[in-house]
Amino acid sequence: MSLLPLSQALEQMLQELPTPNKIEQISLDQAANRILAEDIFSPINVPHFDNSAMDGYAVNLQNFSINQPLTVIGKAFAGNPFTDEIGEGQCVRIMTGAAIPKGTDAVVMQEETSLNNDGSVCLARQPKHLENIRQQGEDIQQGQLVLAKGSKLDVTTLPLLASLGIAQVNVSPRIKVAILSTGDELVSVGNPLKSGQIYDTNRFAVCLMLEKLNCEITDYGILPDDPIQFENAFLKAQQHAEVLITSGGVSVGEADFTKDVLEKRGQIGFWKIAMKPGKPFAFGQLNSEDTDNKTWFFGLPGNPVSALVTFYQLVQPALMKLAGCSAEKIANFSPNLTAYVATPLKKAVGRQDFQRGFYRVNPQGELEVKPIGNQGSHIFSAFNESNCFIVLEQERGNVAQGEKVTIQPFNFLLK
Ligand SMILES: Nc1nc2c(c(=O)[nH]1)N[C@H]1C(S)=C(S)[C@@H](COP(=O)(O)OP(=O)(O)OC[C@H]3O[C@@H](n4cnc5c(N)ncnc54)[C@H](O)[C@@H]3O)O[C@H]1N2
Ligand code: MOO
Repeated sequence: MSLLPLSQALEQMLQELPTPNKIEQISLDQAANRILAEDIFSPINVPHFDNSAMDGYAVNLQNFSINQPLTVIGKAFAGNPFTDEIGEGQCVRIMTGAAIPKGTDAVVMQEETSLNNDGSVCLARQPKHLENIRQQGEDIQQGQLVLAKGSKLDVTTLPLLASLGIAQVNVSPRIKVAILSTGDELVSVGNPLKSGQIYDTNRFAVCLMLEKLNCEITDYGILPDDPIQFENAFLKAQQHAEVLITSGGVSVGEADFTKDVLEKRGQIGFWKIAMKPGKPFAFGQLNSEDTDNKTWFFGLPGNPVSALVTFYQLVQPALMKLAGCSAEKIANFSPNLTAYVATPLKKAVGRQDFQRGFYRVNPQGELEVKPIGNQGSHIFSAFNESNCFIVLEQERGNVAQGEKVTIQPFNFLLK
């Protein structure tokens, strides 16, 4: 079977996966990391009213001359406005955030005034019209689109909604994901290792990344290399999960039956991608009577680096689509930059490489990247000192020092 280019795999997968068909209404304080399921239009102007940007004096430019001392007739505080009229030769003491008193059209900052013994104030210079006034609606106009459907609710967006007084939002439901690892050799952390056994790192990594993506996780644990148990896990996932993610057993060895079970209990979307690491990655769906509630399948390769790279490059955008993220956010889940390579890179033609690297701005002010550690798909430790993927095109061969390459800085999922 020929290998599918990653770009085609992504295109096919994102086309097949649906956007959410359910909506939940929740309060703002429960909405962190959820995906907005509606457009939000501002119910108010922000700022809500004209207010002062400085501590100083509010004046009416029409009713005094610059050399004339001004009589201070009152005070305006944030939350405690001055409500009287202002007359000829008068001004109002005003604090930052206080509403601009009626009839005034500039605020002179305190440092540009002098206070006379009789309590009157002299200005150091002629103020400009609307100086130091933050105008109503200057940030957001009432009725304006503030956040589009598909936006993530986070530290940059939730306080914005709070500033508009929005207490409830419609969001997409969290995705229900079942996970498991397969392999007779696998042992959960916390247990001693017997001969030939290794610790299950993949389920641990997958769980952490799913938590960051705010999924609802059901952990089926470790399954032995037994196709019957694997099939049973499929049947269970079909009932309870929207997504099943497995690791291991997707290659062609005698204990690798993921593909066969997927063929029997569902449909393969694609299997085997022209990427390194991650070649045997499998995507498909489990059989279901209910066409509105399908369970999607992602089979990660067993090698830990391959599992992590395929989750990042394929499962991450897939879950974003299922969660209702906008197409633009999905396309830019991990934007590319260009950097010079500081040391030569080994690369075989035929697969798109995702090497682990460290990028920095060099003393010449350019982006520069170097590979980290051994690039084998069993060398997990190299992730620790890496901060990006070095993305090398499928048809590219070895890369010489000083050549330009694409890099993908790790996003929040890994660091
Ligand atoms: N004849 C071929 N052999 C292999 C090919 C191939 O094309 N032809 N592809 C290789 C590639 S590339 C990869 S990647 C692996 C993937 O194989 P599987 O997905 O079937 O994974 P396993 O064979 O079950 O395990 C591979 C490796 O990873 C270790 N492993 C498995 N699960 C975990 C886990 N949860 N935590 C930590 N480590 C795990 C396992 O012990 C093996 O060492 O196949 C190549 N072979
Ligand atoms: O493609 Mo495999 O995932 O390199 O070891």
